[in-house]
Amino acid sequence: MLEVSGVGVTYARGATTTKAIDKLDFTVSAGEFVGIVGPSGAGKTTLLKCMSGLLRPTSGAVVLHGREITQPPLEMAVVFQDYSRSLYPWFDVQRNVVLPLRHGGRKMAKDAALAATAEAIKAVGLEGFEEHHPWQLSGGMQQRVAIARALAYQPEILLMDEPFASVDAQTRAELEDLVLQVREQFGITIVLVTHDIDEAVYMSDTVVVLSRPPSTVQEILTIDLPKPRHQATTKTLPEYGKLRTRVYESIMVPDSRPASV
Ligand SMILES: Nc1ncnc2c1ncn2[C@@H]1O[C@H](COP(=O)(O)OP(=O)(O)OP(=O)(O)O)[C@@H](O)[C@H]1O
Repeated sequence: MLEVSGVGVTYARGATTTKAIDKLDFTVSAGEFVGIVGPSGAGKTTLLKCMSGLLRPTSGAVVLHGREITQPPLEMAVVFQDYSRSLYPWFDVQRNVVLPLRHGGRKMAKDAALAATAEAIKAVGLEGFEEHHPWQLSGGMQQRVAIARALAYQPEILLMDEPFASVDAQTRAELEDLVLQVREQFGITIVLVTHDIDEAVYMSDTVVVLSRPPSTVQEILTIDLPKPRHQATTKTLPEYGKLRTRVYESIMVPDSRPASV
């Protein structure tokens, strides 16, 4: 469904170039939850920008349903880490969710947009907060608004870049479970970039491990833990421990390439 095919990215700034991604190949199937992990600076955010059509790869292509992505596709929504910059501070929760539906690529009719907004706000547990402004909400609640906005858009694919990195540990666990639950409810394909190995193993069907930069795919691991996942029980399974050790070792593997590469 979504193919990352020979994707490479080299950033150029004046005479200086940085090869962030060497060459990446992997696929995402319909309905799959793919976690992307790797060492710091491995190009995870760069990869997600290419997958969302915000950045054209220097080489290779990202292909959705057989068509190369050259601009943000209507089928996708993106949730970033920094909710404080992704919400409009002067609009309340309801308007933050509904506006992109009316005025973004979808251009939904008013009634349909309001119905999708109400459903998404309910799905993330923010009923009753429709008229609150972002500054009246906790960090975790603001990120729920950002997730609601992405859900209301009814995307086929949801891309998430470190979406829980700015919230406390308990809220993080709650938001992880919220995303797993809405994924079931709405049948969305999800790609999650995270630096958190536990999170990647807990949430994903497949974990793609990137190597040190300029990155290639180090390893692709199938996470065959039972579903639904549960914060307490899943994380005590011996298989969970083995998988997280495996991902950790894969990330930590020394770079055998010559230093000049
Ligand atoms: N706009 C840019 N211009 C130049 N270099 C960039 C740009 N964006 C990223 N880079 C470089 O590309 C490399 C990969 O960055 P990227 O943010 O994609 O990695 P990451 O894996 O998401 O990092 P982290 O885990 O630290 O968040 C880094 O060396 C970074 O400095």
